[in-house]
Amino acid sequence: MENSLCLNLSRVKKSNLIINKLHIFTHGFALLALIYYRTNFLFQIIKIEDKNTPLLPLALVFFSELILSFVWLLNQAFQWNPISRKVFPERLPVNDKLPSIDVFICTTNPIKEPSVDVMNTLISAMALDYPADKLHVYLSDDGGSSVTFQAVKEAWKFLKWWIPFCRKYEVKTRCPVAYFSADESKDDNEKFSSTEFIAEKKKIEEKYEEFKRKLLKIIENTSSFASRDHDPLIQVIKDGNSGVDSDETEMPLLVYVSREKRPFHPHHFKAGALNVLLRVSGLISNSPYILVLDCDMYCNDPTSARQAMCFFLDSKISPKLGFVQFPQKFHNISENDIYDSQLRSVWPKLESMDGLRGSILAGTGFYIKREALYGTSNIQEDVDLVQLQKSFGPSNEFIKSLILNYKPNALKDEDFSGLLLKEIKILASSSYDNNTKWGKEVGFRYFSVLEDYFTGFNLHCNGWISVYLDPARPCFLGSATTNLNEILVQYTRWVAGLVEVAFSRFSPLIYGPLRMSTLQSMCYAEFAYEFLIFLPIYCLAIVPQLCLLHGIHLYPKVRFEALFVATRKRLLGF
Ligand SMILES: O=c1ccn([C@@H]2O[C@H](COP(=O)(O)OP(=O)(O)O[C@H]3O[C@H](CO)[C@@H](O)[C@H](O)[C@H]3O)[C@@H](O)[C@H]2O)c(=O)[nH]1
Ligand SMILES: [Mn+2]
Repeated sequence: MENSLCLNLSRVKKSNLIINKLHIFTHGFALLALIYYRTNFLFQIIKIEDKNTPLLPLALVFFSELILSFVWLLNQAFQWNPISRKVFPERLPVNDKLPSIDVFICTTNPIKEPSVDVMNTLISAMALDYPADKLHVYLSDDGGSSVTFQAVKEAWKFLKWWIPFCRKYEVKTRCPVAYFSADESKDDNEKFSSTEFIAEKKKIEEKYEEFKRKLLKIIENTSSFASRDHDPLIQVIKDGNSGVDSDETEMPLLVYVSREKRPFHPHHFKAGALNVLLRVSGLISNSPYILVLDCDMYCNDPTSARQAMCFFLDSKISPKLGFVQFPQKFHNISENDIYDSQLRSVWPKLESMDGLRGSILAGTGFYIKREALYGTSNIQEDVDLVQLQKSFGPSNEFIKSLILNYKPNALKDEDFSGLLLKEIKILASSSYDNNTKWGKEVGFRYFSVLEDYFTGFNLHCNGWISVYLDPARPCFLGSATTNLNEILVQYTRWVAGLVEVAFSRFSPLIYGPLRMSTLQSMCYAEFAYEFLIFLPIYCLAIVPQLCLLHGIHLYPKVRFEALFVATRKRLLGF
C-alpha cells in the first residue's frame, strides 16, 4: 500500500505476530491440559468418596487457576494483531486548509495543582505549532479560583513574549519550565550560538522569572483558593499591558471558563467540566477537533496537532476516526520506579489494541472529533428542533452550532455581545445537563468515574475507530503520582471506575460483542476484569504453602523416567 503522498503508514509487526500466536497456542494448550487434569481429579475424588484427600485446597487452587486462565485468555486479544504507525506531517496541506482545533485543559485546585505548573501546560498549548487563527485554548477552572483567573491573565502577558521567541527560533520544547531546565540550545545548531539569540533568550528567561514572581504574589494575596459554590465565569483573555515592543503577534484565542458549581448539585467531575467546555466552545469557536489535556500534562512536541491531522485528513480512515490517542509519558519518574508510576504495563496494551480498531481513550493527550462526541453528523437546517433539544438541552444557539457549516459569531464580535455571554453562561450552569442526553449519549459519559475509558468504549460501540501514535519524541509529558499514598488513592479510583462498568449492563463481555468485534471487547474486558486476579494472588500465596506443610499434594507427581518413556513412546512409537 505504498503511496508516496500518503499521510500515514501502518505496518503489521510480522515477527511479533508469529511469536505471539505460537505462544497463544502452546500456552493455551497447556492451560487446557491443566484444567482437564483438575476436573478429572476432582471428579474422581468425589466419585470414590476419597476422605483422605482434602477437597477445599484443591478447589481453591483450581478456582485460582480458572480466574488466571480467564484473565490470560482476555489478554491474548492484545497479542492478536500488533501494528506500528508512522506519520508524514510535511505532506499536510498548507496552513489555510488545515481544520481548526480547540484545546481543553482542566484544573480544579491551585493548591493541589500548583498554578505555575498549570500555566506551563497552558503556555505549551498556546505555543503549539499550528496556525494561530485555528487554535483556541480553553482553561476549565473547576475551583472557580481567583488565583487561576489572575494567573491566566499573567500567562497571556508572558505569552506575548514567549510565542514570537518560539516561532522565531523554532523552539522544540515550548513549555517554559522544561525549556529553561533542559537547554535545547546546546544542540549543534548555529542559530543557537548567535549573540542575538543569547541576548533574546536571556530577556525571555527574565520575563519568565518575573511571571513566576507575579504568580507567587497573587497566591500570597489570596486567602480562599477554590470553592464548591460559585457562579459561572467565562472570559476571553485579551490584551493587558504586556510591554512587548511591537505588538503584532498573532495569538491563539484564550478563554477562561469556570462553570457554575453548587454544593448539592452533581458536577460529574472531569467529564462534567469537559462537557461544559464542549458547549461553551461550540458557541465561541466550534472547532471540529479537540485536544484534551490534564493540567499536569504539557505539550512536549509542538507538532502533535499536525501529527494527529495526518490521520484526520486521511480520506481513507477519516470518516470513521473518532480520536487519536498519544501515550502518557512522565518527566518525574525515579530510576527504579518501584510502583510502576509510568504505567509500563498499560501502554503496550493500547498499542496492541491499535490493530483491532483502536486503543482505549486515556484521559489526556488525545485529539478527538467533536462530531464523535455529539453522536450526530450532517445535521441540516430543516432539522426537528424539539428532538434535538431533548438530546442537547434547551439552548437554541447551541443547537444552531450543530448544524453543518455553522460559523460562530463570537470570534468576530470580540467583545461578546451581552446576549451571547448570557447564553454561554446558561450552557455553563450546573443544571443544564438535567433531562438531556449529556453524559449518557452525548459528550463525555458520566456513568463511571473513569470517564475516559467509558467514553472511549461508547464511541467504539457506536462504530468509531481510533488510532494510537507513539512517536520517538513524546508529544505530551506529565507528572506521575510517585508516592505510595497517592498511588493507592489513584488506583482505588481507577479500579472502582472499572468495576462499576464490569458489573453493570455495560459489561464489555455482554454489551461489547453485540456492538464491536469480539477481540476488541476482550481487550476492554481485560481492563475491566483484571482486578479479579487479587483472588488467585491471595489463594496462591497461602494455600500451596499450607499444603506443603501438611504433606498435601496439589500437583501430580511426575517421575523423570516415566516422563521420558512417555515422550519417547509418543514421538518414536516404541
Ligand atoms: O472535578 C474534577 C476533577 C478533576 N478534574 C481534572 O481532571 C484531571 C485529571 O484528574 P486527576 O485527579 O489528576 O486524575 P488522575 O488519576 O491523575 O487522571 C487520570 O485518570 C482520570 C480518570 O479518572 C483521567 O481523566 C485522566 O486524564 C488521567 O490522567 C485534572 O486535570 C483535574 O484538574 C476536573 O477538572 N474536575
Ligand atoms: Mn493527575
